[in-house]
Amino acid sequence: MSADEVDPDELGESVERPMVRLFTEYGGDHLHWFAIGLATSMAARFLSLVPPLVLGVALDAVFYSKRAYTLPLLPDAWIPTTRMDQFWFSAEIMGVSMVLAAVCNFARSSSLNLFSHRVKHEVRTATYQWMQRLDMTFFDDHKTGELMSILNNDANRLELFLDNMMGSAIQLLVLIIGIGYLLFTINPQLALVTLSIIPVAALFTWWFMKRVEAFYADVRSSVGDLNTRLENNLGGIEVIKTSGTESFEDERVRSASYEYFKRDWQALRMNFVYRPGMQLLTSVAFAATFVVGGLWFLTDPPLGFSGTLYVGQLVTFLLFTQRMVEPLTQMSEVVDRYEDAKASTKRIFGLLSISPDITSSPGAVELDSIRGRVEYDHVDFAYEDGQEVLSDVTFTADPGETVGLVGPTGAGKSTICKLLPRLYDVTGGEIRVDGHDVRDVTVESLREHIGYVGQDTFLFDGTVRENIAYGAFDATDDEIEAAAKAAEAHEFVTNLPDGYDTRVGERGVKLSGGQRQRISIARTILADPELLVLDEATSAVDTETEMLIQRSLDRLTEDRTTFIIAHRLSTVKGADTILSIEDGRIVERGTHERLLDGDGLYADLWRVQAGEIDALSDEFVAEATRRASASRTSQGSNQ
Ligand SMILES: Nc1ncnc2c1ncn2[C@@H]1O[C@H](COP(=O)(O)OP(=O)(O)OP(=O)(O)O)[C@@H](O)[C@H]1O
Repeated sequence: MSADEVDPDELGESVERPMVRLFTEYGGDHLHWFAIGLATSMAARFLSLVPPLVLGVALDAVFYSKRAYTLPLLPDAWIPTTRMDQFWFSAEIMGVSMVLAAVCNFARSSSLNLFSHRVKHEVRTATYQWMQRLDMTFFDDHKTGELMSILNNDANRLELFLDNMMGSAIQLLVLIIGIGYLLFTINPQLALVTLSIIPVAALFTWWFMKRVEAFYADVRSSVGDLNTRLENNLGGIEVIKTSGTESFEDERVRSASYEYFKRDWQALRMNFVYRPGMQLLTSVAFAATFVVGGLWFLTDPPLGFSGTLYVGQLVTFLLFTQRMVEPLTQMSEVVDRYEDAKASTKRIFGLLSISPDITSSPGAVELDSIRGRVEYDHVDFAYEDGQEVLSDVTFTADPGETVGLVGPTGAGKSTICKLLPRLYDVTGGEIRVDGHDVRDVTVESLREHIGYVGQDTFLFDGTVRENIAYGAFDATDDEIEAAAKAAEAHEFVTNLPDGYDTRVGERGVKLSGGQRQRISIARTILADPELLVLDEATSAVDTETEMLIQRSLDRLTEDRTTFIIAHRLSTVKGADTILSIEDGRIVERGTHERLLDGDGLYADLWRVQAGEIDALSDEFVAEATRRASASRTSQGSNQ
């Protein structure tokens, strides 16, 4: 399945046996912890059954002397013969079983928790690694909050189920088998009465599971929507404040949150029926055992039963029935968490079943060192919506040349550059680097040679030093400083409170736009790539700083092939070739002087920037008006 037009939720629906896959694919290396958890869990439950059993036997054999002292699974030879010894023996067995149960419970929680945390860690890491390699089209189509919710909430839900609930489910099973076995050993007829609720409870639980399954899938997807909304709003807090749209956003968050509440409530409501229902069932078992056992003890065996029932046996029955109450009612939580975890696992596997289209093809060659010749050969391109954005783009940049791309907004300049490192693949024609089609070399080796300073200069939360050295992790402090100097960043960095060790904040919020751009340029200078793309790299700096950066960029671009996108035409004035792009096509090409002489789009744009509005051609003004109204229409339709 490719990264476009796919939704982890929808894909998740077709994932078969998600929980089995979770265990085999991610739990495999840690199964020993699971096995220890399983064994100690069972042991703890078995041990918890010992005191009521011994109490019943002690009542009948030690206190009332009604029957012989025997215990299931224990050889008679081990049992003392005097009543006093039997009394102390009973006390010892109860004491030891209680202590052992506590030890087993400790081992159970530790090992199951370790298992669940390891699985969570593996799932989260694998999901992130996979997601990170998906195509840009996937990220264009999926909201950050939705993806964060898979990485965080879904992974946490798995852990919750695997540690506590998995243990509870196992314990319940052991308890029912253990109690069933012991009750049948003591009195099979009365055992039928007590255990008659088990099939009813199983049917009730099955009904409940079917009902809540659908609800949980809805809950997960509405959490994703809510997260997306919250994340979007926090990211755009400045816009919200400056637009005074707090009330509007209050309403949007309220509605996303209400949707989540509604779905969650639907699932919870089912619980409100299930839990008391289970409690009622165990109470029925208790009452039936008490009535049938009581009548049996006081009069003749009821319901056609035969034999003798001792008071101690009845007490053991009643205590065992009581023991079932808590785990049985907890069953709802187990099922609940199971459904929750299953929905999360499905979403995770849904995501993992999406595969990137942009990968290194089989037989792709490593692009070791390059000279830097770039050819765009009749390149066409359309994004996911299928609308053609680039059409028949053909040009060549020789090693060391600088190509300037200019043109109105939305013309396709950034798209042309994004095709070079294969952020997207061409839909027609081809792009070659040193004669190799970019699709025939490994993606990693291709990208290693390309430095990209984009419009949105993104800095990672960390220090200035870490951000400059991002990608060149073993750079020395001197190299980092030299790169910062070349990007005209050194001076402002040394004026920051902690110099190069100043933390830049999330996305670099503690720095100005121009400062962020300079750090980003320093990062590229340090990486020293053979091919360079500067997409509006100096748009956020003032003219004076631009002049300074320009000097260093001139040095940087001198001996490497460079693509410069700039609205400020002075930035591309010195380029070897300037391409004017309009509606996805190259409409003219040449040097600054030649294009001015040509008196076309470039010359008009130049006049706009020089303030010579009166000298603009009528054609250009008409086109600019058309473009502006088209962009207003599309903005309007987006709202
Ligand atoms: N990820 C995307 N998905 C769909 N369409 C896109 C995407 N990115 C850009 N576009 C569309 O492709 C066209 C070209 O966009 P591009 O960013 O290449 O233009 P540009 O010339 O660089 O504009 P600007 O100067 O404003 O940066 C526009 O119509 C834009 O709406």
